[in-house]
Amino acid sequence: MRVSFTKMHGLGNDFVVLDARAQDLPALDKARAAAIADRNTGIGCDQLIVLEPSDTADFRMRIYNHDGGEVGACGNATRAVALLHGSEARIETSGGLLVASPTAGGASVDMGEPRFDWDAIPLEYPMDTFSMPVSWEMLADPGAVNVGNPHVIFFVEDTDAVPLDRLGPEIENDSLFPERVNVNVATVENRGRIRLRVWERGAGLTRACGTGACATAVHAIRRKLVDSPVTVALPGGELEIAWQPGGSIRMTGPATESFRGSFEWDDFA
Ligand SMILES: N[C@@H](CCC[C@H](N)C(=O)O)C(=O)O
Repeated sequence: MRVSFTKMHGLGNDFVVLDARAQDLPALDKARAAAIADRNTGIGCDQLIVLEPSDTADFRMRIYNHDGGEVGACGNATRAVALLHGSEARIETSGGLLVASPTAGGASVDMGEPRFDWDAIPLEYPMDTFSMPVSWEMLADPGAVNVGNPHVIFFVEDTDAVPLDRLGPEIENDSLFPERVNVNVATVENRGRIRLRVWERGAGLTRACGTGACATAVHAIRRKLVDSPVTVALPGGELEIAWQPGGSIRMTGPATESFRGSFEWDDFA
């Protein structure tokens, strides 16, 4: 059967969006999700996004990483599907309910409240997630935050000097993180700006990570290194993140529809 899709991105973090409300999509398993996301033999994307009907929100958004694994949150994709929706959208995800409002060329999203308890990240055993007594070579004293998905955040002098292509997968797959983890390396440039690179769980180095920007901004605000709102500068561009302790995170930034197309479902078994 032919399946229609919309190719989108948020600051270069790219998505294939399948709308299961407009077509009868067969069940999607890990192998097929990875085959569609494959940049050599598939359509190619960092994450595959499936929109479904919801009893509790305007629609449900399901998120599959490049490796085919289903996860709970995707900040950049949330802005992208809000752009598609065209008006304020309440979005059900397995990481919680999100509320997104389109802006000129993008969207502003209430990403919900961050969680900090060790078993909410989750970690393998109890630990202070504000200042974790662990290190990997030059990366030390991280924090951990769950923003619908798990993030570990390291502050460094120069993000570009970190061999993230080597240390990222090592940390992502460390047994300390039973659900694996997204790895953020950040440089605080001033009280209003953070530079960030992310090794994404299940996707590797991406041009941008919305939940990574949220988690990093929250951790920097907790450590009193920056004020709120703060600009987070990723390789693909900038996001504005606002958060006060006890409240929810607001992420604002661009989203882009690249093109629309279709493919033969059975081509990706
Ligand atoms: N790029 C996304 C994050 C997608 C999921 C993440 N890799 C995970 O596995 O939790 C974003 O913009 O947040």
